[in-house]
Amino acid sequence: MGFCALITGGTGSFGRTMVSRLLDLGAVEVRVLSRDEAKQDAMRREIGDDRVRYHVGDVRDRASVDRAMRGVDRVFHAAALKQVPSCEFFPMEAVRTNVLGSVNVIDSAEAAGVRSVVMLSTDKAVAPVNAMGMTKALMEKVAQAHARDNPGSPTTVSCVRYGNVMCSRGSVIPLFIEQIRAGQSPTVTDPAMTRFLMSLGESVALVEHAFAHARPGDVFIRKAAASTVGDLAAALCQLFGAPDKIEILGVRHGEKLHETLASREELARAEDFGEYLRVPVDCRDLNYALYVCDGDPAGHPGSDFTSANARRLRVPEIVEMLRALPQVRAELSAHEMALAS
Ligand SMILES: O=c1ccn([C@@H]2O[C@H](COP(=O)(O)OP(=O)(O)O[C@H]3O[C@H](CO)[C@H](O)[C@H](O)[C@H]3O)[C@@H](O)[C@H]2O)c(=O)[nH]1
Repeated sequence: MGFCALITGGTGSFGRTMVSRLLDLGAVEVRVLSRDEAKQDAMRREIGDDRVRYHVGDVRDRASVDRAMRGVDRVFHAAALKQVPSCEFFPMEAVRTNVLGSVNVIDSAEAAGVRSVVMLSTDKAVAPVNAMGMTKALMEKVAQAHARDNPGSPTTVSCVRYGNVMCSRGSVIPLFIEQIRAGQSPTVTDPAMTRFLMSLGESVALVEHAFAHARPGDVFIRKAAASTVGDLAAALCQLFGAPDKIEILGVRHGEKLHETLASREELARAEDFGEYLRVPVDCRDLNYALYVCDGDPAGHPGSDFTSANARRLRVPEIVEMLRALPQVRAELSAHEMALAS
């Protein structure tokens, strides 16, 4: 059945892929709410579909969110400050966009009677060490509080939590490719550092799953595999026929050696859906005794789900994953043409 969807932050790589997917799923209208008119214009030309409408606005500004929200059935909330360094330097800017902006989106969706809101989170929100992760963790808490405080609400708010989306704008894979193509060695922070790797298609599939199955306050997690950054660099060198040589930079400020997609406390109450985990909201009410006095006798056995103990991708498998990415294929053929000429 036809529906109207809103994507906040819709001009990023994730947002764009989501727009196409929602159109395929039968959306009669997909609205993109974002700040940058130039990016919207570029996207309008690229997509060329009248069903996509562009709203210039900012999730920090409730009135601009309200205007885009009228008549919407589904919201995918991807607008965020997501660069680790900028959030470290300007933590209150991260609070304004990632926390208060998310509150605006939820309140606006509730007021407009939206059916489902899916919010984009990150593994950096689990036991966070940087401001980006901390504000995303608070965003998740805000979504869960909405579920607890509004049991009869027609608006279901849930979150999807990811690791690194391969080839997203500004991420390490395009950087390594640029370095290799320029004849330089990839600059690796720490070869043993690990990250969960996912393709855009896999990430979008999780959002679809959340739209179809979420209960209020759920967090959905994809059980992703992980690789070391050293192996990722080696796979790219192999793919581009470059010598397997790296330059070591050292771990950057605000960066973890391994990421965590689900804490052991969450795993203790998570449901396993095969490819996905569903972590339900803790629905204890404001009866503080339940928080303070009544512990869980079962405790929290086991360990966190981290990029160190996840299934480890080896170089040949990473090569195949990279080869399947359209951006990498385009770079590869450009590289081969440049070498041939
Ligand atoms: O020159 C570089 C840059 C990065 N890295 C390493 O490559 C890995 C990935 O780095 P990215 O910059 O691609 O990604 P981050 O893990 O730092 O963070 C990214 O992924 C997150 C999800 O976990 C969020 O989406 C975030 O916004 C986004 O920047 C990290 O281990 C990093 O240390 C290098 O080795 N060399």
